[in-house]
Amino acid sequence: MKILITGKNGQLGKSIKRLLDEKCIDNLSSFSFIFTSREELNLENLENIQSYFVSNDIDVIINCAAYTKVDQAEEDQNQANLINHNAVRELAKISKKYKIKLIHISTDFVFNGHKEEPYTEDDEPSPLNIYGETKLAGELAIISTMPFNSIIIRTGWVYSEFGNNFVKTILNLASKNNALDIVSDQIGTPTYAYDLAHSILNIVSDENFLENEKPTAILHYSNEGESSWYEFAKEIISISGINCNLNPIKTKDYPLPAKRPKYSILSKKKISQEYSLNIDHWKDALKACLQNL
Ligand SMILES: NC(=O)C1=CN([C@@H]2O[C@H](COP(=O)(O)OP(=O)(O)OC[C@H]3O[C@@H](n4cnc5c(N)ncnc54)[C@H](OP(=O)(O)O)[C@@H]3O)[C@@H](O)[C@H]2O)C=CC1
Ligand SMILES: Cc1cn([C@H]2C[C@H](O)[C@@H](COP(=O)(O)OP(=O)(O)O[C@H]3O[C@@H](C)C(=O)[C@@H](O)[C@H]3O)O2)c(=O)[nH]c1=O
Repeated sequence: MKILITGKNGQLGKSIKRLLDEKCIDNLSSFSFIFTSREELNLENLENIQSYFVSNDIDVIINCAAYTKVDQAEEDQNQANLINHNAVRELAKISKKYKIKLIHISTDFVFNGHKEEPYTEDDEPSPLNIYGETKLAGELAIISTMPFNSIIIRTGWVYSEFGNNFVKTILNLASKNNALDIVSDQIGTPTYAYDLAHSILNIVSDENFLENEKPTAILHYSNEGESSWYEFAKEIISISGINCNLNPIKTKDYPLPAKRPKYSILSKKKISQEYSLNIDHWKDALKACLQNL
């Protein structure tokens, strides 16, 4: 069984690699893993994607590559659409043609944040920004192209030891400043990429996923609990023992090019039940990440 992981240098790609190197997941001995970077499989070029699969025999794709610069996407719509939508459609077409199972990662930013209770997979998406629009278009392309054999995992507020993320930004800013202003009126759940990686590999190694033709499904995943960015930053500072004052501020006082949802907590009921997952609280996951930094 050959598994292809795109986005090898991203947070999730690197977290999957770390988890495999630790060899702590059972049932993976018959699997081989190929990780591709932008140089090895550039998703900007649709012909390039096709030719990759002519010469490589793949059973499962885990698509961790994406255009993730939320503010930049407002100006760079074509590029965001190319990676998050067109390339995803191409991967879905190829997956259907070669009977490949496709696991694709999407985002809580497909929602507008008007709800006040956790978003389920049945809630209607209505993105507020270009990044969310292109990610939603990618989801819809998969659903229409391959009605079977794909899982779309929506997650949110991903951080890790790797790449750029809110945790590393706050550690950096807090070490250089006496005080930081952090928005306290956007509520979500931080997701440790290592925990997400664990859940993805549990799904991949599940017989039910590999052996059966199952209808394409959306699943929501994050750590447990809820937080504002301000509470998240407070916890980062407190665990790290950094001396820095944090001021809670409103989103309107931290203007950015892209709008963000006020509320984007995801209900994990479906994924936890279907794959018997035990999901850690975000504060415990954060401690684990900070120990590895
Ligand atoms: N980060 C977050 O907070 C969240 C992320 N997600 C989703 O989770 C998934 C993983 O995110 P995360 O690991 O954080 O993302 P990262 O931004 O850390 O990594 C994305 C990867 O995609 C690669 N990539 C970008 N463009 C191309 C291209 N044209 N061809 C090939 N590879 C390309 C990048 O390569 P390079 O290193 O060369 O730039 C990078 O390695 C994505 O689908 C994202 O939308 C969902 C919710 C929250
Ligand atoms: C650095 C900083 C950020 N903020 C705010 C701005 C913003 O509203 C919030 C988070 O900012 P960031 O730019 O780190 O994160 P952002 O780009 O909003 O993160 C999103 O990324 C994409 C890829 C997703 O899919 C989403 O789930 C989500 O994780 O924190 C402050 O208030 N003060 C600060 O000093």
